[in-house]
Amino acid sequence: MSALLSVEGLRVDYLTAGEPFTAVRDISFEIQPNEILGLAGESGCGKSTVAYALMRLHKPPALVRRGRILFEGRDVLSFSDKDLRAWRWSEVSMVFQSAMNSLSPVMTIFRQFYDMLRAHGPITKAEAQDRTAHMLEMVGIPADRMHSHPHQLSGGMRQRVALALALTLQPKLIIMDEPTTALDVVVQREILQEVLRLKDELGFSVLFITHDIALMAQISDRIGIMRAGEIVEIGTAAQIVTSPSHDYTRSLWEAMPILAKRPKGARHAV
Ligand SMILES: Nc1ncnc2c1ncn2[C@@H]1O[C@H](COP(=O)(O)OP(=O)(O)OP(=O)(O)O)[C@@H](O)[C@H]1O
Repeated sequence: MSALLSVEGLRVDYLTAGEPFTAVRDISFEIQPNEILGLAGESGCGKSTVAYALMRLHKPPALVRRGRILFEGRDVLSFSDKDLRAWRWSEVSMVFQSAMNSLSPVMTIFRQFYDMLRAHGPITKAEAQDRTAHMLEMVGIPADRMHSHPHQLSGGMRQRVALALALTLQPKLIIMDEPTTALDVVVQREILQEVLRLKDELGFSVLFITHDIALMAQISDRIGIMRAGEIVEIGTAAQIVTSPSHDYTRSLWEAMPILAKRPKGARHAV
């Protein structure tokens, strides 16, 4: 099978006042069509830096120093701004930890769907309203909430809206950076179940980033373990759970609260 996304030898530095700081050093991995790849590791190990660099959303002082990012064989690092605008949302989209990072606080929900849809092709307002209603209902939000502003919704609802927005143009890959970390565990579980259901229905791949290795083991097909800017181990979720080969992975498991440890349930039993 040819990979949907292939990352080869990626290095990202932050150019700070002193020495450049290498946040991501020589990282390589692939994501297959319809696969959930988890990227786990302690705070500051470089997970978000990878996510932003993949979408070319990194900004100075971050600089991609080396490596290749291939999306269906196309070299993302050589995309023009026009290529990037067409590619984002339609082929790859991102859900951030806080929906307030994905959603504008000053615009209604509909306005944000409309702007995104219009940027990717001709669409009438009525068509955009139908599409928005459909997408909101798909993630369990009543369609009339499209006229609300994000702050009028609960945190869980906002995260569902961010997910609906990310899925609207049916991208092949969704990058989720701690998508449910700010939510309570019940809402977190509901949203992740929704992601799995939609993935089965629509067939997209996910790069799922979290520091919560137990949660990750429950929803990922494969898991990469990051430490200090490197992937120290990558394997199927079952391998990472039952026979981690790296001491650091073992220590991540040992750091888990006892009840969360080594979930026996199969994937999808979030
Ligand atoms: N703008 C910046 N300037 C300098 N260093 C930065 C900047 N942003 C991030 N870093 C550093 O890069 C490293 C990786 O950060 P990153 O946010 O990618 O980690 P992370 O694994 O996503 O952490 P978390 O789980 O806490 O979000 C950290 O040491 C961080 O301090």
